[in-house]
Amino acid sequence: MGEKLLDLQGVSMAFGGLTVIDGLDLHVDEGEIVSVIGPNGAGKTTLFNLVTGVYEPSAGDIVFAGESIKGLEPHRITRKGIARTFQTLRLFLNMSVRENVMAAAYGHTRAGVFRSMFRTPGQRREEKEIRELAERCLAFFGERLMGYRWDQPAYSLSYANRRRLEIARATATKPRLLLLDEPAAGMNPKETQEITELIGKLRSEGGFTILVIEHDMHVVEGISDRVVALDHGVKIAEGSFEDVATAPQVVEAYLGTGGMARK
Ligand SMILES: Nc1ncnc2c1ncn2[C@@H]1O[C@H](COP(=O)(O)OP(=O)(O)OP(=O)(O)O)[C@@H](O)[C@H]1O
Repeated sequence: MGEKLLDLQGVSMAFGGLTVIDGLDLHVDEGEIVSVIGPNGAGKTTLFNLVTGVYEPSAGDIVFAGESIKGLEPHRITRKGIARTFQTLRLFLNMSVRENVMAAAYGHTRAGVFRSMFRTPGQRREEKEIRELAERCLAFFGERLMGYRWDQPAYSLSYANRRRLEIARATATKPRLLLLDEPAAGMNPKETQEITELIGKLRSEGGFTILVIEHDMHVVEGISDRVVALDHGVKIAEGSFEDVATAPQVVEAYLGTGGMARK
């Protein structure tokens, strides 16, 4: 494990009078997998929105690879090497599986969608490269997203495969840091086990550093080097899965919210 890749320093976020993130210090080291847990409304999604530039913090700083990214537009932050998936999927359902990944990669290249409409030899070469990049990203998912599926429309995929496609799209921007928002949501136990293994592989073979929001404690236990628990925008525990899952303040935060999800 290496240096801090992402470093939130005293970050706060308020909407009107409501403070949703309060003086949060959180870091992710290069090569690390960190999970963020917390009951509904704890501020987890807001944390992702802050890191990806959807919101600018009311206070504090966000440093990525040694450089402040606070206040940068989301597309600039993507270019710096941060990509995310969403809790509610953002796929182009009428486009093919391959095109979905290519579209994510295009947004990241110099060409952009507009220039790529003019089919000069240079553009054709670039399109070929992007197509190959998309196929490499999809091949990462092995038999779950096999080649015969690449020409099928995204709407033909199962829910679990749509989530895999969403991850493939995120990797197509060649990020250093992947933010995964509830990757196991809606999956059955077998798929949940697979996604746990996949997240490990994204780090070991893909070389990504990963920050993940996850409600399923089996997944959190299976993937995390370190767990950070939030409640009402405040970090209430941090450490190994065992330490955080059994910390009295974490247990208390989950009481009355249906407890922690174990499938
Ligand atoms: N744009 C916004 N304007 C006002 N309030 C907001 C906004 N975004 C989030 N909030 C509030 O911030 C709090 C934290 O929301 P957030 O979505 O970050 O929680 P979460 O931990 O991701 O919850 P969940 O597990 O339900 O997704 C909630 O009280 C929410 O209503």
